[in-house]
Amino acid sequence: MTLEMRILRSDEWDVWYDHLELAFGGVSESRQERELYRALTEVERSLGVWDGQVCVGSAGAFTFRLSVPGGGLVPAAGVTMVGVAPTHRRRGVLTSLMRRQLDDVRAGGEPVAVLTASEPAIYGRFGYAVAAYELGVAVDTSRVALAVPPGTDAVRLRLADPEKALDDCERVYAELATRRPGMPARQPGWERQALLDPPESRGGASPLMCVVAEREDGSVAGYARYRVKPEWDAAGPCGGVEVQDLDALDPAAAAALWRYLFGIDLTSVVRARKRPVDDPLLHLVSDPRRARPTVRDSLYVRLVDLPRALAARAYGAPLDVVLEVEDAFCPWNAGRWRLTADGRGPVRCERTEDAADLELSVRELASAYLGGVALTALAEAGRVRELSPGALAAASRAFTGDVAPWLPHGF
Ligand SMILES: CC(=O)SCCNC(=O)CCNC(=O)[C@H](O)C(C)(C)COP(=O)(O)OP(=O)(O)OC[C@H]1O[C@@H](n2cnc3c(N)ncnc32)[C@H](O)[C@@H]1OP(=O)(O)O
Repeated sequence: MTLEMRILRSDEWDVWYDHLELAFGGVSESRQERELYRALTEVERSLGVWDGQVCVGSAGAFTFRLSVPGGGLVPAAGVTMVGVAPTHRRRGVLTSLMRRQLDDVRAGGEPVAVLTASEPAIYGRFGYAVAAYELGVAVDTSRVALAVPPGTDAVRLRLADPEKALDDCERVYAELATRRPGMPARQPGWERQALLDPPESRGGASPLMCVVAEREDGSVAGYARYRVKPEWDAAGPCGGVEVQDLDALDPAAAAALWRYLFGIDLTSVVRARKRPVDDPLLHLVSDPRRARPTVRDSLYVRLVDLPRALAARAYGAPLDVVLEVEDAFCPWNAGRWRLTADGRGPVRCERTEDAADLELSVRELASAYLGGVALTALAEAGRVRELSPGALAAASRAFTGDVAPWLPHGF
């Protein structure tokens, strides 16, 4: 069997995407979704593997800029659309796609690659590791009350057409992205993803709705996009509110939006997925257990150019540490690096011959990269080795952020 891997041509997109749908089980996406992803596909960054005329493998990348601790944005390849035909699995097609893609990302100068995994077991071998988790809630709003902060009553809420309110919502998103690591800065076209609302995917829920929160001076301080799913049982109405997004710039706006969603008549549950794990909602509710919180892995990070990636973020405490790094898949990252940050000048990450303080693989650094996974926790799992006493606690303090990293949407 001779397989050919090459960059996609635009006129091959439909065949390539049909292959991808088949790799994911053969259920077709809605027309709306397909057209959005056609528009968002960066063809020159899309790889296809062909067995004759048949597409049997795919991998794409979006050109993102990802927020990192300290508020900076790092160029990042958003790895996507990975699939291998059921007839061609477990013979190295994905491995060859990952090899080519990471080489291309490196050559293109992006220090980081990111993805969300269909299955967490797939990507570790290529150096990816989970750097952000997400929270899900299903709040029993018939039993759970909200304790709102001062100022909540002054927030004005108005229902708006999601399309018409988009510019206001996007301004809120852009400001939040400077505050929280893990958020992709919006690239042109991506704002449309939040408006996707194919009727065939609503599962009995309403069309997408938007509520905008305004301060007394009229400035927009937050918004929520949601659907209402009516349900009835013998005891009466028991519908649900399905929250797609809730972004707010201050505590009063966040509380006002949640209070509104909790209070929608004929509903008794508010469900939200893809929330930050430190969502303030957990501190507003009277009964966090009845919010039924769940946590799962969300954003996976791969450090492609280790020194540039580590130098692109800020650290929460002064740092001077020598890292002995293992990286089998991208050996240019392997070896000994001195990472220094004094909080004033630029962060430096340079090769050194000095004795190492910590020994770890590139995956542990990827996990810790956005500040959401502590090096001390990884050390307790035996995945970071401390070679000089005190180095672990100091490095862990510097890497860990005070805001949990968060990926608000899939890609
Ligand atoms: C970012 C995204 O787009 S995530 C979406 C990923 N795509 C999907 O989940 C669609 C359905 N699955 C598939 O298309 C394929 O099974 C893929 C892409 C996951 C794997 O493709 P393959 O070509 O079979 O992978 P390949 O043969 O290169 O396997 C490499 C290694 O990963 C392992 N592996 C592959 N898939 C999986 C999996 N789903 N779970 C665990 N291990 C896996 C293989 O066993 C192999 O291990 P080895 O090196 O120890 O032998």
